Amino acid sequence: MTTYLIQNAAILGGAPTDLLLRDGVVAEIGDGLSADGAEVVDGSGLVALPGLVDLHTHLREPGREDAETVLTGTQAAAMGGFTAVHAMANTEPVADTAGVVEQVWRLGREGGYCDVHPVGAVTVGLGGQQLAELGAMADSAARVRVFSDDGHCVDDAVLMRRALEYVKAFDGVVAQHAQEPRLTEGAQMNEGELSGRLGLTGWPAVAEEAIIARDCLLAAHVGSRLHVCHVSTAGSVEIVRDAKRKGVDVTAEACPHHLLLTDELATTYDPIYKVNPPLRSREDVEALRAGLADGTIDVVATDHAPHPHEDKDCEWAAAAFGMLGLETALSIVQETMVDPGLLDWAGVAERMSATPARIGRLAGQGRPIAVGEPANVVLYDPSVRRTVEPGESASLSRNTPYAGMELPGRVVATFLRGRATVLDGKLT
Ligand SMILES: NC(=O)N[C@@H](CC(=O)O)C(=O)O
Ligand SMILES: [Zn+2]
Ligand SMILES: [Zn+2]
Repeated sequence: MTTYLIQNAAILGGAPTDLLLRDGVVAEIGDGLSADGAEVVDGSGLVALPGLVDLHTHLREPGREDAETVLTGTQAAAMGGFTAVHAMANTEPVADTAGVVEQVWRLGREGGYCDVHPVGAVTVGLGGQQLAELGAMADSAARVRVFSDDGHCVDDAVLMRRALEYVKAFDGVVAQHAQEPRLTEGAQMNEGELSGRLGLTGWPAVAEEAIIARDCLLAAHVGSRLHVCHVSTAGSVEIVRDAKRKGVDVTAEACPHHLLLTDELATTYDPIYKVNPPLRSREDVEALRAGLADGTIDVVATDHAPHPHEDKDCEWAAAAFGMLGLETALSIVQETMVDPGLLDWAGVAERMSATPARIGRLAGQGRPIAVGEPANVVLYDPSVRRTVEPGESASLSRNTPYAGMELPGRVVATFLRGRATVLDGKLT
């Protein structure tokens, strides 16, 4: 295995130093290091962060290998600086058995680009009727700790209560896609003056907030751990802030697109901007940024949701919900949080590596860059600007809302346990 000597990289944006990655771990950190036979990587001007961990990725395999496979999705993840992703359960078949989660986990291992931690479905077939075999998935080789019906809300309060109770046995967490189904029937975009003007069925903030409030109460009642997927409204941030103040064991994520884009983009009627939950108002975007800065929102998760051309290249109402996210996440976080001074690089590492790893109960991921720790490291150049070219994506899909947009920063290298998955900005 190649030994890498990274010279003059700024760990968490601090003073430049050298790092020696050998035998899968960070072997040495210090100035003027040398090592016989090591491959030298010039880290000048680069920020070294712990390998990123995504709590919310759609890899589409099994079932929709035309949109993404475990291999292509993990390649996109590596290009984005990730060393671990949680693969959502809304595949075909649904990841609701030990067999399916083990298959996805194994495909990740075989690919070797990024650790894949399958999320188990909460209910059989995401049907919302009957609890899936949570214990069997937890005990499987995939060691599932995060359970979600993402794409669907576990709206039955009794089922949600049972799931929260059940996962306590193995320190699991239920990740809720908070969407009250009756309030969002046929919903297409954020409910507001604009949805009325565009003639698209509105998706009220309260449809998200009502479920989050209920679930915080349920989690408190049964003394369990709740995670809220893709928080998108100012009201949701307020509810989570309040619940945390009261001691509820709740964590929340925000997605890069909700930190940058607003519902104004729906005026284009271009379904590239159609996502669940929908893009919201400028005030919501500001509240999410503030919540992420003060720790109310614990993590940035991509909700990378690849869709093939035919599912997006149609009229708005018929198009699929979702957008790509893995390869642009760090750039969007730089643009929306770091450059405006809301978060420093240590804060980014916390929200994109350490905390998501802790929520997923991952060992060996989200660890600090320190001697003896697994060599999961990303080298990032915050000083460059690049124009997003969908054709250059490692993903099988092209549905990025940032096409043609100039974004700051570029992932130069990603190391997974000391092996380079990305070097010189390219997959190895
Ligand atoms: N976010 C989306 O718009 N779509 C996701 C489902 C989801 O995350 O709810 C998908 O699977 O495509
Ligand atoms: Zn969702
Ligand atoms: Zn999702």
